[in-house]
Amino acid sequence: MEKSVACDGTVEKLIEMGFESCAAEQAVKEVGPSLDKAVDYLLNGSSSRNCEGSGAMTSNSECFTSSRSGKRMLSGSACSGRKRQSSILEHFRLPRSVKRGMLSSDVSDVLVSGSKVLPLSVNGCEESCVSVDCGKVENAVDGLPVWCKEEVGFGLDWEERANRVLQERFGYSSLKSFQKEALAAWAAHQDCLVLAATGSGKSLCFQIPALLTGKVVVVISPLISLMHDQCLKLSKHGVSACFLGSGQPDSSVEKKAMRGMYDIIYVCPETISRLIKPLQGLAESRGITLFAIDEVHCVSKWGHNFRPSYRQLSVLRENFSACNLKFLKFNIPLMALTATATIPVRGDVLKVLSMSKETKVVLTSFFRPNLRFSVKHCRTSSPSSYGKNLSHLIGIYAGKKKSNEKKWSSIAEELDDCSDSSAGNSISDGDVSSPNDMNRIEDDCCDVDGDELNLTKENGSTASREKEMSIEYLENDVDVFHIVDDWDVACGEFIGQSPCKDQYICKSSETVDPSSKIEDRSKLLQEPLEEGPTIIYVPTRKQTLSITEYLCNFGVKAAAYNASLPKSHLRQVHKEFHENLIQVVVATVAFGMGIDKSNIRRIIHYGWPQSLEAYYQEAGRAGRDGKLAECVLYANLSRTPSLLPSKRSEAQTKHAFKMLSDCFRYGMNTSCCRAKTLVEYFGEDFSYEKCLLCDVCVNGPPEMQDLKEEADILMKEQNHSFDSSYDGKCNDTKSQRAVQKPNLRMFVAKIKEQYQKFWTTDQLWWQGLARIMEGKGYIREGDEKSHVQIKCPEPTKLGLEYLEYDREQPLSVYPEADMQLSVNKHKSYSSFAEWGKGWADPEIRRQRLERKQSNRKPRKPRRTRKSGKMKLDFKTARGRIAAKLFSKQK
Ligand SMILES: Nc1ncnc2c1ncn2[C@@H]1O[C@H](COP(=O)(O)OP(=O)(O)OP(=O)(O)O)[C@@H](O)[C@H]1O
Ligand SMILES: [Mg+2]
Repeated sequence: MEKSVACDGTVEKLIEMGFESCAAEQAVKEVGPSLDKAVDYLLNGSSSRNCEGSGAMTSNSECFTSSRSGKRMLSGSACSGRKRQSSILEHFRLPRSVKRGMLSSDVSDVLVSGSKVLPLSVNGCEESCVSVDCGKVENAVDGLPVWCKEEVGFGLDWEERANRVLQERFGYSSLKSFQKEALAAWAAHQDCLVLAATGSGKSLCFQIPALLTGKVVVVISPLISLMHDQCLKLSKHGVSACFLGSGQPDSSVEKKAMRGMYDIIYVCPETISRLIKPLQGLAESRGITLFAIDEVHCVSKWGHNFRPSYRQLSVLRENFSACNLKFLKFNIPLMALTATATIPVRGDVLKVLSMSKETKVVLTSFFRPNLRFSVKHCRTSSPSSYGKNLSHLIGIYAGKKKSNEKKWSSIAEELDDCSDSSAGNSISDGDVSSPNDMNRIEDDCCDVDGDELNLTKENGSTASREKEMSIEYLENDVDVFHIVDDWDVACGEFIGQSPCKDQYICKSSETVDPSSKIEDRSKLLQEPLEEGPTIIYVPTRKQTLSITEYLCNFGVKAAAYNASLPKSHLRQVHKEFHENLIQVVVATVAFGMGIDKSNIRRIIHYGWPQSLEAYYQEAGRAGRDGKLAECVLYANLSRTPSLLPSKRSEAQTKHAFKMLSDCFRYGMNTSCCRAKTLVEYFGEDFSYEKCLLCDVCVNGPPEMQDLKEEADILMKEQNHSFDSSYDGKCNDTKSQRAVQKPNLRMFVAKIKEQYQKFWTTDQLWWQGLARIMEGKGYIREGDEKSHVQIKCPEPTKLGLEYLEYDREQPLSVYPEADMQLSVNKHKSYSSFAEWGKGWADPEIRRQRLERKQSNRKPRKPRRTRKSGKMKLDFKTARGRIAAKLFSKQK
C-alpha cells in the first residue's frame, strides 16, 4: 500500500518534470518509486520503445511520437484522458546534463526514424534544434496525412532559446524587454495582455512559441490584408503558416491546418466558432501552445474597429481549458495584443475574453519618436482641391507635373479591368467619370453649426441615407467581413521556405526603442525625410479610386485598395507594394491595421478619421524601420466631421461621437505637441515635454490672446436664454425644452446684432471659443443628442461663477485652428471690407454715385413685363439706386 502511494508520488513528480504520464507509469513499474532511478530509466532506458510500441499498436491512434524522455507521446487513445501537457517552465529547469542527453538522443532517434529536422541547427549545434517533424501518418478515415511534431528538450533556458530562434529565423539580435515579458507569461501558462506601440514587434510574441515548442499557435486576426501580410513574411523566414476565412470554398487548407501541417494558423474571428471541434482535435494531436488575439481592441464596444464576432472569442477559454479537455494539464494560454487600446478598452478586453485574473499585462510606451505629425487644412471633399494638396506628392514620385499627360499607368489600366470584370461588385460605384457624384458624401458632410448628420441606426430620419452610404460608399466592418469570405483560400497557404542565408546575419534592433533619449530624438531633426512609399487613407471607397486615378494621371505609380475591389487586385496591390513596385496606395481602413512594411515614409489621412485610435493605428504603418517618417492629416477645419454609419447602440453612438470629437480637437489644437496629445489619449504619461518633430513643436504655438470680453458676451447670452427658459415663458416639459433650446448659431446672430465690433466675427470663430470654454468647464452641451461640437451651449456652475466673480481675470488662450482660419479668411477680404465701409456713409455714397454717373450713362430703369410701362423696382438695391438717380435727373 505504502509502495503504491510512493509510486503515485513519483509518477506525479515525473509528470511535473514534463514526462508523459504513460512513460512515467512505465518507468515506475520497471524501477520502483525511486525518482532518480525513474529519471535515469526514462533517459537511458528503453521505456520510449515500450511507449512507442503501445502507441503504434493502438489501432485508432491519430499520431504517435516518441522519445526517450517520454515527452509528448501519444495523442491517441493510449494516453487520452491523462494529463499529457508538460509544464514548459519545469521543462526548462531540468539539469543541463540531463537536457543535453535528452536532446542528442531525441535527434538521433528522429533521424533514425527517417524524419526530417527543421533547418534550425544551422550552425551544427544540436541544442538549437527546437522542433522536429516526426513524420506523417496516414489517417485511417480519409487517407490524408496527419502531421505532428515532437517537442524536444530545451538545452538552454527558454530565453536563450527564444533569442536563438530570433537570430536564426528572423535575423534579429535579441528580444526586446516587452517581448521577453510576454514570452515569460506564456511559458508560465499565463494569459497575457500586450500593449505596445505600433511597429514594436508584437507579432513575434506569439510567433516564437510555435517555434519553441513545435506546437501550433492559433492567431485570431481581423483583416485579410494583415493575415496575408504576416503569412507572407513567415514563409520567408521558414515558418509554415496559413490563414482561414469563413465560408471557404476550398477546404483543403483548413483540413491540412487541422491536421497540424502549419506552425501558425491565422483565423478570422467569424470562423473560430465553426472550428472549435477540429481545433480541439489539433490540441490533442499536435498540440496548441497558444491562442493569440491580435488587434484585440476590436473586442471592445468602446474601441475603434469594433467587431461583434470578437466578442464571441470567450469560446476559446471555455473550450480549451484544462477542466474541459482532460488531456490538458493547463489552460491553453491566451495572448491579447494591441497598440491602440485606451484604459476602458483594456478592462473590456479582459472581461469579454474571460481572461484569467492573473493575466499578465505587458505595457510599453505608445510613443513613436520618429513620426512627424502635422495637420493641414484643406477641402478634402472636392477633387478640384487634389491639385493643390497632392502636387507635393506628385512632385516626389513623378518629378515635374505633366498636366497634359493622359498616359495611364499599367496599374490604372488594371484597375479598369478589375472594375469591368467584377460584376455585381460595388466597384461600379467608382465610376470616376462623374466628379460631382464622387463628391456627394464625404468626411465633412455637415456644417459648422454642428447640424451634423447623425447617421446611426437609431436615427430613423436618416436611415435611408445611412443605407445608401453603407452600401455604396463606406468601408465598414461588414465590408471587412465580406472580404474575408471572398478571399481565395488557396493563397492563404504559406509553406515555410528555408530562410535565405543573409537572414541569419544578425541585424541590430531596427525598431525604435520607445525609451529613446532626447539626444537620439534630436538627431531625427537633422535627418532628411528619405524617399519611400506612401499610404493615403481616405474615408470612402470612391475617394480611393478618384485619388488613384488622379495620381496615375500624373505618372505616379498608385493603386487603390478597398474591400469592394476584386480580390485578385487586392492581392496584387499588396504584393507589389511590398516589392516597392507601387509608390502610393490609396486605401480605406481595409489596409489599416497591422500592415508591416519597414520603409513607409509617409501616411496621409485625406479626410477626418473616426477616432484618434484609428488615426494612430494607421499612422503607425509609417517609419517601422525607425527612420524619420511623416504623418499628415489633411482635414477640413471649417466643417465638423460626421460619423460614418455602423450598427451602434445608443451608448455606442454617444461614445463614437466622443471619439470623433477627440479627433476633431486633435486637428484644431495649435498649442500642444501632437505626439503628447496622442500618447496621453491612451492614458500614458508623456515623459518628454515635446516630440520636437510635429508641426506644433516646430512652428510653436500662436500668440496667446485675452478673449475675456468675447467669453463674457457669449456667457451672458447663454445665461440670458438659460434664465428665460426657466422664467415661466415655457413649460418645462422635455419636448418643449428640446425644441426651444437656443443653439450657438442663434447666439452668434444675437451678438452680431448687438455688437458692431463683432459683425465680421463668424460662426467658425465662436465655435472655436465655445470649444475652449467647454474644455475649461464653463459651458456644456445642453442638447440631449450627441454632437461632435457643442451645439446648444449652456452655462455650468463653474461658468456662472466665472461670470459673476472673475470679472477682472483675463482669459488668455491660444486661438485654435478654426479660429485662426476664420480670422485669416476675413483678413483676405479686408481691402474689400474697407471699400465696402464707405457705402454705409450716405455722403460718401452720394459722391461715389455722382462720380460714377458722370463717367457713364445711367441704366434705364427696368420695365415690368406685365404692364409694359416703366416701373421702378424698389425691391432690389439696384432698383433703389436707379430710382434715386432717375429722380435726380428729373
Ligand atoms: N526583437 C526585435 N528586434 C528587431 N526587430 C524586431 C524585433 N521584434 C520584431 N521586430 C521587427 O519589428 C517590425 C514590426 O513588427 P510587428 O509587425 O510585429 O509590429 P506590431 O507591434 O505588431 O505592430 P502593429 O501594432 O502595427 O501591428 C517587424 O518587421 C519585426 O520583424
Ligand atoms: Mg501587429
